[in-house]
Amino acid sequence: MLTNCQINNFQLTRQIGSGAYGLVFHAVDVITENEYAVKAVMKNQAASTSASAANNDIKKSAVLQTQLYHYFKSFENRLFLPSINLDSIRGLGEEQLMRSPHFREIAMHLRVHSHPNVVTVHQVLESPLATFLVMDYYPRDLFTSIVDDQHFAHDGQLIKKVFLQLCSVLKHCHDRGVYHCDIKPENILLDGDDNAFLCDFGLSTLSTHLPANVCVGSSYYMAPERISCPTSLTSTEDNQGFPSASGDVWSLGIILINLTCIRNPWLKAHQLEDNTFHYFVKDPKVLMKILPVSQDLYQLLADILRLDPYSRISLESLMERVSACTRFTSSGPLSQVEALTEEQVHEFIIGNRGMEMKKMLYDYHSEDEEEAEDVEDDTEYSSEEESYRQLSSVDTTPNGSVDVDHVHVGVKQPKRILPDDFKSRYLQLNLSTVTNYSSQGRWLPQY
Ligand SMILES: Nc1ncnc2c1ncn2[C@@H]1O[C@H](COP(=O)(O)OP(=O)(O)OP(=O)(O)O)[C@@H](O)[C@H]1O
Repeated sequence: MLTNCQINNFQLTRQIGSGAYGLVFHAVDVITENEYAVKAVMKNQAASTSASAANNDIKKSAVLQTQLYHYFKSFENRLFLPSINLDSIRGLGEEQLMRSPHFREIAMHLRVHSHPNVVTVHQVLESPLATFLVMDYYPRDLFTSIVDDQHFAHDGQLIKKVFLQLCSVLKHCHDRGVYHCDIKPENILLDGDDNAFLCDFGLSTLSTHLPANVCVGSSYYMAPERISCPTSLTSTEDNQGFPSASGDVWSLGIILINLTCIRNPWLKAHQLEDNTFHYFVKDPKVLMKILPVSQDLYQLLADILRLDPYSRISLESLMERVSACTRFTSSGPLSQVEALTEEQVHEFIIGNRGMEMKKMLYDYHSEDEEEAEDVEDDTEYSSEEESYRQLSSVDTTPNGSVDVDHVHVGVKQPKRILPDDFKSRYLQLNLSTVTNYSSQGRWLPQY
């Protein structure tokens, strides 16, 4: 019902996803005709993290749809919104994020954004109802690709490529203190060359430890200490809980089973409520009875899916073992897989080269590379394009209002031609938008 709505130069064409606080749309840039995904992250969020809240989430997303529908309608289906400087969001501290929780997901995403396997964010557009995240559009997600397309069923090298990329991006997140907490195939997108891209940082946290039974994530992929912590397990001495990083590693183990067996081992890692998991806890070898896994893969899975989060395999070892694995299944096309050479591993994990390229393209300075700040922009722009370009990047203050006095030159845009009608309306409205939004906390378009 929100098709034919437009935000700045992005024409929404169809809805492609929905969650508790957000709706995701496919969009086309009316100027360049490039495709994008636009995620509306709603403001006024109340905390809800568990998979058991799924029904509630469906209701919430219907409410969001209706709110957005009326919002667009009141502006004749065309919104003209200021964009927020990405660095200013990434730099928001814990206290500021508590005051503006809708920025948390975006801030987490931007903190790890320099990795080539994180979904690329182009712009963040601000409105009183929702913040809109403009991202690259990827046509497939890993779930559809595994289950509907059976894309990995015959190709062990492809499984290794995607899995190694996932390990690499997760390691990058953990090294920067970001723990995703919702690793599942639906949150992994694929491009035309089968490169994997991590999205949806909505449940991610900076906490190195999470309390037992915290229930964060999606049931199939959630580690046992988050659902039904065995009494035999003790958390850290000061009782801070269990390491968040190990929870992400557990989810990766389930994804490895998805990729190789096109199955989930259990509905949830709860010993009392799930029989299969109950038997697995008694004897992990049950995995070889219920899944077509080889001895090699079984041994690897046993090291990933350890009940004790402290003894789970590290991401580095996991990458080495997957690269070296020569049999994923006991029979069939995945029963013989070639071990990867160092060159192949390097090729699969785009690595530092990819990160540098991404930084150069989008000119984001990462937390440890401040010198990127001084990169000179030598592109020639017409005066109108220059004002358009500067307006497309406006600072936000910690309380979420827009700071018009502090205008940054943002993402380096290729030189492009703006249609006359579009240009005049856009520039004018954007100016008034910013002024009115800043002074009154409400956006008043002027036609
Ligand atoms: N950049 C993108 N390109 C293509 N599809 C996308 C993109 N981002 C998200 N999607 C699709 O939209 C779905 C929902 O996105 P996302 O997980 O970010 O939203 P969410 O509101 O947090 O949803 P949930 O609560 O189900 O996790 C994804 O599973 C994916 O299918």
